[in-house]
Amino acid sequence: MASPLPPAPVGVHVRAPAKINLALKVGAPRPDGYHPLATVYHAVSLYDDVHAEWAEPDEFELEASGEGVEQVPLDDSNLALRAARLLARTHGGGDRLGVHLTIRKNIPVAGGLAGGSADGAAALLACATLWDIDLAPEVLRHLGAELGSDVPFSLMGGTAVGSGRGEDVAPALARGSYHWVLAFGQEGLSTPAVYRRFDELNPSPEPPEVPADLMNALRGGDPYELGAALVNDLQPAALTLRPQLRRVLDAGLDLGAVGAVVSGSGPTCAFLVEDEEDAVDLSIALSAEGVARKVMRAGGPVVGARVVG
Ligand SMILES: C[C@](O)(CO)[C@H](O)COP(=O)(O)OP(=O)(O)OC[C@H]1O[C@@H](n2ccc(N)nc2=O)[C@H](O)[C@@H]1O
Ligand SMILES: Nc1ncnc2c1ncn2[C@@H]1O[C@H](COP(=O)(O)OP(=O)(O)OP(=O)(O)O)[C@@H](O)[C@H]1O
Repeated sequence: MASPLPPAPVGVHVRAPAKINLALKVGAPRPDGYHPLATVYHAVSLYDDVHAEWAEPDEFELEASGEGVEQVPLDDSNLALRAARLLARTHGGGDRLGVHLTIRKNIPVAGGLAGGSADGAAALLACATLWDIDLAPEVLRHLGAELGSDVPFSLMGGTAVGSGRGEDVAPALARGSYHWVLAFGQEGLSTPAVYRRFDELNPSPEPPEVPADLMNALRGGDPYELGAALVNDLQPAALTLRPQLRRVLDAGLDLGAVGAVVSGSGPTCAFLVEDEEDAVDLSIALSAEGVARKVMRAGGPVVGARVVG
């Protein structure tokens, strides 16, 4: 007797990573209010998971659990729901599609780690897979850019140069893998508020350029060179809004990190260390200092949003 066919998949599971900005150079606001960026994104092994299952036609449902879930909006402003609706509207071919999305968060909300963008990217890929909509990666990234500036990178992953408002991404020539320790803040920081403070502190910034020393460090794969080249133009703005972050950065450097930087708009602080052993040591020592809500280890680069299983 022939063996029975495997059951049809009832859902799709996608995992998407957090990001750190190894470099974030910011220019003067454009007429549309966005800031021109020259950034180097780096995806790290801290992930949100999104499950997509069929729902009734035109039904778009969402539930969420995990880290910081009480701050995650469950209405139409959620980036995962927005992603599903955008895909259905633009590529649904007139079909009355529906989806039930479940987000499991590990990336802290408003942490400067692109957690919402990871969910948006994961939902785009999960829905495209569930609904059998075959899109080229660049088309998916183009859709992602409509959701937020960081979303195309959440789809791409790895280490990549971002330009425009951050949505224009291209893989960077980078060697090696890196060990990071992440220190989460007590409370999130609002990205628009940090950009506004940047404007106050920098009335006429230079046009942004990716720093040559950072690109050289990435080509060489040396953590010491990379540590010395980490740079974030938003860091002074984040520090004036959250002065206690100075103590966190200093503590990590005193305890042996080879580089320290506020990630994106903050308040997460990212510390680069030489190897896995140093990452364990630093995460234990930094936890004991009591300067951060939570301390975690992560590795990078990792791949962008991917279907799991
Ligand atoms: C700080 C970073 O995470 C660095 O990668 C990003 O620039 C933020 O990216 P994001 O959260 O995806 O941001 P978006 O959802 O596109 O925009 C949110 C808000 O951030 C500000 N914003 C964002 C990107 C940018 N290049 N200039 C800006 O001024 C704007 O006030 C905008 O209204
Ligand atoms: N799926 C989602 N998860 C978390 N926040 C979301 C989501 N969808 C929308 N939001 C909104 O986005 C805001 C920013 O959250 P997010 O976690 O993306 O910040 P972030 O990591 O600082 O972003 P970025 O690094 O891209 O600037 C939240 O305060 C919340 O109101």
